[in-house]
Amino acid sequence: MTNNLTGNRALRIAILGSSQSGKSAVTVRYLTKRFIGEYSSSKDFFYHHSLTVDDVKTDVEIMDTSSCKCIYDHIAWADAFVVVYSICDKDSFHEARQLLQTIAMYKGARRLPIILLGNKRDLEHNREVAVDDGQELSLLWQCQFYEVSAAESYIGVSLAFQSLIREAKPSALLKTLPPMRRKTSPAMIGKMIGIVFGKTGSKSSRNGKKRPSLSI
Ligand SMILES: Nc1nc2c(ncn2[C@@H]2O[C@H](COP(=O)(O)OP(=O)(O)OP(=O)(O)O)[C@@H](O)[C@H]2O)c(=O)[nH]1
Repeated sequence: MTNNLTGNRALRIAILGSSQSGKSAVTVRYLTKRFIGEYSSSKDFFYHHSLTVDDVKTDVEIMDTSSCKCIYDHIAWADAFVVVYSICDKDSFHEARQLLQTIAMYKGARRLPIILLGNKRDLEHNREVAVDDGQELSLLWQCQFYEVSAAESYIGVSLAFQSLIREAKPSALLKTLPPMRRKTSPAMIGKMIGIVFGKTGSKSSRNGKKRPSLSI
């Protein structure tokens, strides 16, 4: 049986980061499994992607943002974020830190589905940002952290996106569920929790809470 877990609206993911950090390369690698060297950087690119989460079809909209557009519009639009920097560019890492602050400020301090992505890991000889720096920043903002190379591998990029979609789904779903009626019975609440976290067998997650397993 398949239906769309997030109601009629697709899960919206914004790819943010400084110019030349690899936003487009990461996005295209995830969607096509291929690496393309050069991309136009003057506008936002929208992609619609469908995947399966626990036998349920999930629609995702991915916005590969251009650095010249208004960041607030992008933040307001998205449910989840991939914040990209290049491990060979310290300035792009500072930009990523600034973006995490802006997202938290604009969306309220509550924990948001965000992946901090250190890209161009294949250029180790030009590294300017230590792995620890990325880990420290992700701890500070309570977000997930991955180092990847869009040029070299699909797997790392795919795992990062899968992990973000898994984390984003319950909150996105809660946004589209009907507003709670005052007289919501305990049975109704149990049913809604069952929808959000899935009834099928599930893997325990980092904080011990039950989470549905994810298959792409
Ligand atoms: N070696 C290496 N180069 C990469 C990698 N990812 C992207 N690049 C290169 O970095 C440059 C910028 O990549 P883009 O994906 O266009 O970066 P962007 O963040 O979309 O840049 P703007 O469009 O200017 O915002 C291109 O020359 C890519 O080929 C990577 O993982 N490794």
